[in-house]
Amino acid sequence: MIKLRRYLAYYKKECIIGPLCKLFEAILELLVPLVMAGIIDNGVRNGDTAYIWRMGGMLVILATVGLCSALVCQYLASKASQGVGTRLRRDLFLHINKLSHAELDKLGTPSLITRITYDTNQVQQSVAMAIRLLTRAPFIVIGSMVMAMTINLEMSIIFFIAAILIAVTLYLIMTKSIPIFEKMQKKLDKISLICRENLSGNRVIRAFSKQKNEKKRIDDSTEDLAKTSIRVSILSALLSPVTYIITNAAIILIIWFGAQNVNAGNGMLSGDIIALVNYMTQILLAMIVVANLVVLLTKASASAARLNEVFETQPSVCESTTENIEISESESTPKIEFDNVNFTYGTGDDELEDISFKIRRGQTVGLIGGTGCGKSTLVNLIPRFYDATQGTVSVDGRNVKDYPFLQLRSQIGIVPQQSILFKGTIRDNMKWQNENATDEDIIKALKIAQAYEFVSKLNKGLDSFVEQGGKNFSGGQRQRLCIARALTGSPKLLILDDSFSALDFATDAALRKALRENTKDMTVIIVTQRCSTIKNADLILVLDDGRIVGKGQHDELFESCETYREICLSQLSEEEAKR
Ligand SMILES: Nc1ncnc2c1ncn2[C@@H]1O[C@H](COP(=O)(O)OP(=O)(O)OP(=O)(O)O)[C@@H](O)[C@H]1O
Repeated sequence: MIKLRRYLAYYKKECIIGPLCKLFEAILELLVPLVMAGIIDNGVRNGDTAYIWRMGGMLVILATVGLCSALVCQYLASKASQGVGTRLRRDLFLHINKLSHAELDKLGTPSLITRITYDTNQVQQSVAMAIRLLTRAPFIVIGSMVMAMTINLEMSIIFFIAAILIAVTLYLIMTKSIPIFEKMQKKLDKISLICRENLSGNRVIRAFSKQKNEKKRIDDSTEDLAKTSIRVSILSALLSPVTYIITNAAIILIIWFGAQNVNAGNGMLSGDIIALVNYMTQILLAMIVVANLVVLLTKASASAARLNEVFETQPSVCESTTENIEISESESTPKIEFDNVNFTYGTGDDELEDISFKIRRGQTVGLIGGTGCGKSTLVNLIPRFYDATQGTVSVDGRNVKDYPFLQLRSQIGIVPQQSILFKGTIRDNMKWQNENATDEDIIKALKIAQAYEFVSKLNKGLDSFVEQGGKNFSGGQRQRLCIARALTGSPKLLILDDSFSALDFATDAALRKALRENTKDMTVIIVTQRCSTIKNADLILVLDDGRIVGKGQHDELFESCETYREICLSQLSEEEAKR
């Protein structure tokens, strides 16, 4: 929480004037029992109606001024808390966007969503409540005790004992509940993860008739959260009865000893007893507010710790410069070079081992291998989604680590394995890499990607609406639109990561032909499991269990590389493979 206080610096005025207004309201509130005592002891006892009216008027004035003061505080508290929440959310979002894939994998999407929404809200609410109540409640408690002392020093001992007992109760309950609140937040993350998986994988769940399993999963998690919430609620629920018992016992003592003092005639009046009872009630109400405030601040401090964890996470893949660097475009410099590259996700064995190869400018390269052998991992090292743990990856003769992100990534068109489109129009999506792309550029890219035929049949053509994730298009249509999006940017290097998997063989062939004819200067890397897709590539890299086991063209690999031969023969007859 302390680390997030920098956000309060933007709202210094609100953080100072707000609590001052509340303090002023508290002072007025503390005067009310004195006025009441005056009405009883002077007005009622002496039958002085004019005095009662005057003091009644005074009570109305106190209430009105107090209300205005509270309203000003409320306004300032809302302004500061909303402002802090907005800035916090924005900074968090910006910071998350700076993190590399390794950190995003570690923190996890559901947890990050809970942090941006729930945790930020907790902190935001705590700012509002702190401005409104953090100074007021303790002030009322201390003020009431001081006022009690001015009325009767001996009787004020009851106040001290009651206040200490309530404070100890609060402390004990809070120290027990804070760790439980932290656990609750983690359980909320888990529920968020299950909901996310369930909603995004809904079709698969229905297809496999797994609704019961999913229901059980969510039931178990929500039950687990409910049990923890109940534990903490029982603890918090103890707070009110205990404080009520202490305060009411104190009130009985005040009335008991007060009545004895009044009867003994040692200067104490019945109005004083009413004032003392009034102050004790104010202490009770203030303590209840403190208790609620402590619960809120406890939750907020657990949330703040989770937000700080994100802010303290630094990206492992960083830019060494933001200035464009000199690159070599000579024929002799390979477009891509991997030199003894090893890579691990940090959780175990190397996913890539001793990878070395060179790709010349303009070459079409096929990367083939069984599932999970590391193909996507390998191409992810080129745009620096991850950094090699050993060895170097170079583009145009320069280590990718020397590049500013923009210079490196703007020359690469990536079509990821999962075809992701964004809400908007087809035109909006096509302009992701090149904002200035004209309709002609877009149509050319759509034609190469074999997507123009279906786009031109849509009523609104390029202005057709794309729903979230592109769900109003089929898997194959989405893949072709993603390929067109990458091509619209006229990248120097095109990486197609299993991007033809949802295409039929005829479209796959037509697309490859169009790519060959229209992208002569482009270096293209095609990651695939289909050997027919890369049969004609200038260079084929065969990957097996994170190692390159074959390098060359189709014919030579078919003869010399056992793994490649096996892959080909699992998909084609020997004749087809040799054709
Ligand atoms: N984000 C990640 N964190 C940890 N391990 C990962 C991560 N992504 C992939 N892996 C692991 O790295 C290995 C290689 O995965 P990769 O996705 O590169 O394989 P692939 O050859 O592209 O597979 P496919 O053809 O099925 O897409 C796998 O064992 C996988 O479990």
